Amino acid sequence: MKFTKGHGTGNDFVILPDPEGQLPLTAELVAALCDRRRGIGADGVLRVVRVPHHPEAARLAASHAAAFDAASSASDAASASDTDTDTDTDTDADADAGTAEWFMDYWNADGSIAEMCGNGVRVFTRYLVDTKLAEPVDGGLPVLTRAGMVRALVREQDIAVDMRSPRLFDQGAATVDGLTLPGTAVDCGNPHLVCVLPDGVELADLDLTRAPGFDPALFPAGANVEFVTPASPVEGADLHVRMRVYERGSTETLSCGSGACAVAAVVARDAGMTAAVVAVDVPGGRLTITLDSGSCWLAGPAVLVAHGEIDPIVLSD
Ligand SMILES: N[C@@H](CCC[C@H](N)C(=O)O)C(=O)O
Repeated sequence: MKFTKGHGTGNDFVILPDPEGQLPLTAELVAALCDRRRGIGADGVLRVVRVPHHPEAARLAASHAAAFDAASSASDAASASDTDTDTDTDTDADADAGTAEWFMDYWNADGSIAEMCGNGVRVFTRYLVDTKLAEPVDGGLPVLTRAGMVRALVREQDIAVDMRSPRLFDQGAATVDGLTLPGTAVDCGNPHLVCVLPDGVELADLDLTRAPGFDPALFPAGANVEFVTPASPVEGADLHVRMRVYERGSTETLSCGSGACAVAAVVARDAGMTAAVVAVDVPGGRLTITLDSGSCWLAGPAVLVAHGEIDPIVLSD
């Protein structure tokens, strides 16, 4: 089985090329590949598969295309006085889902499946471009994920992806080491709980060797939990924070792209801003999030570090 290892600000992935969708990928195999002592080691797996060759992706693309057709007919029937720009934006993205060639089949290190992985999309795009499986048009490339289609932009220094606007949907709390830390629930395609630390609680002191607690009624499918603290101003950003994250289906990781977007949305709201550039320092580096009313661009480095081959049989020893 061929693989590539890559990372985005230290959030690392085993990339499995499977254009025709023939790899018998299971939760057990993913967990074995991600094992840092007995396998290759990673926070997750990115299977690279063409949309028509992955049944779930093909269904997603078809239903998004159908939804787009229905929405277009409805809006044709309605008058030109429709000013619901949010719906228009979603509909455009859904329409593009039908045209993305590649599906990012993302799996967490424990073998569970997640809807979205922001750093994953950036590393996935790096892989497609470097291996010439895809050529960006004007720097841009559509990628289908379980959370819908996203657009990646290949730039000189980094890869950016428009994650679309995070949705802040409730208030909650995380518990760490007996501390209860209030937070905001955010939907970035996948679930997040963003806790801005109160005065007197140091980011570095949090024990994230175990999963933080949260209200399962708020997050029936689990949550990624981010902890945030303000940092001193940096050039080029309106807001600057530091973040640590405990990822659902993994452990504490060095970075989480969707988590950084969730954090940016929360700190921008707290600052009373609807558009902002937010620098988010994670243990693995810096991510820059550019938010406005209709988009959320996540930017940072995306690096491929090794290519190899592994016999899955040795993983069961
Ligand atoms: N590290 C990722 C998020 C990966 C998925 C997450 N663990 C989940 O289960 O939702 C990112 O960069 O967004």
